[in-house]
Amino acid sequence: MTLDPIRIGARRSPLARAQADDVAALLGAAGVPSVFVGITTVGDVDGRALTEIGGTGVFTSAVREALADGRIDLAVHSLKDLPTAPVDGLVLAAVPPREDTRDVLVGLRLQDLRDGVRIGTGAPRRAVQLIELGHRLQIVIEPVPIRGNVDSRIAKVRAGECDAVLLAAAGLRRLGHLPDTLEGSSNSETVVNGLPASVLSEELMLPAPGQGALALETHESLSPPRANAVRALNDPVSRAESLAERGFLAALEAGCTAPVGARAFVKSVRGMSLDLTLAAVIGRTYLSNLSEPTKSGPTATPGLFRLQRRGATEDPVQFGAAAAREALTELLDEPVPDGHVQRAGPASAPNTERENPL
Ligand SMILES: NCc1[nH]cc(CCC(=O)O)c1CC(=O)O
Repeated sequence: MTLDPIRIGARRSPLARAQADDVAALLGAAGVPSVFVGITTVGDVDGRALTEIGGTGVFTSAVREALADGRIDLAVHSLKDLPTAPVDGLVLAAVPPREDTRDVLVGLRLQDLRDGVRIGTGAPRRAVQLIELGHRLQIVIEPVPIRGNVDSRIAKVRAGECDAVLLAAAGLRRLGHLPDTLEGSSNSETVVNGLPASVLSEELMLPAPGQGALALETHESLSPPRANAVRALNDPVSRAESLAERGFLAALEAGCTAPVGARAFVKSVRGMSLDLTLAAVIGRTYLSNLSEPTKSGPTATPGLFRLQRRGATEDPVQFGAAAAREALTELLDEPVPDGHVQRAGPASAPNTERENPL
């Protein structure tokens, strides 16, 4: 039996197109034909900073609508851009093998960072970790808010708007800007589009939850042969790691613009049980965004809260959520300078049941 082509929908940016083409190639290798349908999203037409546009799903809502309306069969998103709350009728059918999860400094190498350096990024997660990196190096690093697609951000370095930018290795690699040969956890030197660059280790810069992973989303009404063809692209390890990171984010009631980095690893698998590690950072500025009672509390506390956890679990989302609840308790119990009085806990219990289980 031959299938009608699967209609793959994604944003129209070059990276989204490259991601959709990667998925088309995976389907093609399995003998499944597909066609591309480009969809314009709010994030593509609104030039303001993402933290200003607000809301969730700036890059994903319009693609999800096309899926719900039956205009496409398969949505390809960057998992890190996909809100953690489930949408009725939509299923996370597959997370294919994940790309490099690290961030890359483009424009300067790590050892070339100097006092007063200006680094372009619109992501609070990157900004808070850059400031921390500056503390470690005993220099001032100034995050400069920028946005735009990968190529336009690199162009801002050439135009002198900033000294360097931070970008996801995954996006650079999918666009063919980063060699395939950089592996390992050390800070590797490289060249991106003729500019000096360093791939940053996770000790220096934890990625966004789900960074480097693709989310292949379908509607539950998709016919079984097509649904099976998509499900066959799932990589259980990539999925478990990404979902643990997203479970952490969801339980903080935070989205992709939060100052939160996380990286989970599946260390081993025993039947249904996964041995998982999770490393995470929460910028203390996060607390100022919690609902009212904290506003007068620890907002002035600078720096990063770091967390390491390891354990066996059958449910990566719950593992991540439990880590987040512990982190939140510790954060809110911290002694606060200036004699501020702190509340005992979040105003409402964080919702930990938002993510599809495996
Ligand atoms: N928010 C933009 C975005 N969404 C996904 C990627 C890169 C691919 C990925 O992380 O999976 C990027 C660009 C970047 O952060 O450099």
